[in-house]
Amino acid sequence: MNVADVRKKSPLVLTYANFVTPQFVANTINVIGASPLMSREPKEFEDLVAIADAVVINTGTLQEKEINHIIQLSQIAYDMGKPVILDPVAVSVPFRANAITQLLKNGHVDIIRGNAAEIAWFAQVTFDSQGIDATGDGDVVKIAQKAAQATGAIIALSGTCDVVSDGQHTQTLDVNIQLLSTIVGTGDALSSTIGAFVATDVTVENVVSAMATFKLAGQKATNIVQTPGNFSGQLLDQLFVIKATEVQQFINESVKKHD
Ligand SMILES: Nc1ncnc2c1ncn2[C@@H]1O[C@H](COP(=O)(O)OP(=O)(O)O)[C@@H](O)[C@H]1O
Ligand SMILES: Cc1ncsc1CCOP(=O)(O)O
Ligand SMILES: [Mg+2]
Repeated sequence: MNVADVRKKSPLVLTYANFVTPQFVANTINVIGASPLMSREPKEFEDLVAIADAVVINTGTLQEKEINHIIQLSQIAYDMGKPVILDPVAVSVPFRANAITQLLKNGHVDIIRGNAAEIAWFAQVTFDSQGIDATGDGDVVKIAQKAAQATGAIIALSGTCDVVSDGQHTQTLDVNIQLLSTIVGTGDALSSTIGAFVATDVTVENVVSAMATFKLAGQKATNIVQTPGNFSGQLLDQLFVIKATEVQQFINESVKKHD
């Protein structure tokens, strides 16, 4: 889907959110024309997944007792044919690595969206990080391709250069918008945005469409404001008004295919 399709369909995106950024994520989903809902209560997972169009699992503040909950949520989504997007925040930290290993083994994930260091963990490539942030350098195209082959999921690697790969087909969007990395929660918001864009079809194209919409909104916001506080609001405003035609032009000009 493109952003016009998202506004028409208004998919309900169910997010198992961390406790740091849910307000920003919910606003992002709302302004692009989709419908946000957050829950961490297993007793209502069946009912919520039944009405959801996509399920996003963010493990940013996961606790031990919740590991089984996210596995259960991913299985319910799989049984009901709803796409599952995983945001594996700081996955290389041992407790998180163990939780995600269990989720991949016993649950089901269609798309993994993370920064380069997070995606490198799935590819078993060393990549420097500091908590939630990727700080190292590496071949992000190879890392995304390897992670896709290792997990069977579509990989959405974000950063200066966004990379989307299913292991065979790979597309990149290399546009530097420094202010996007100054706001905590842009990664989480991007993961839930991807949920909205793949609600009808889990494809590399739909993931690229989501990432390009997000990045172009960021680029347009930097033409208006240059500081993080104002940028955060302006990013939401630009996502609210962005047109599918301008995103398509941005994709035509800036997305490269590596097949
Ligand atoms: N230096 C950068 N230049 C351009 N875009 C960036 C940069 N850093 C992050 N982004 C964008 O910010 C959003 C969040 O990505 P990222 O910061 O990688 O996630 P996370 O917050 O999970 O670490 C994505 O849309 C990504 O493309
Ligand atoms: C700071 C922090 N701590 C645990 S989750 C989280 C937010 C991560 O947000 P993002 O990955 O979108 O920057
Ligand atoms: Mg993140």
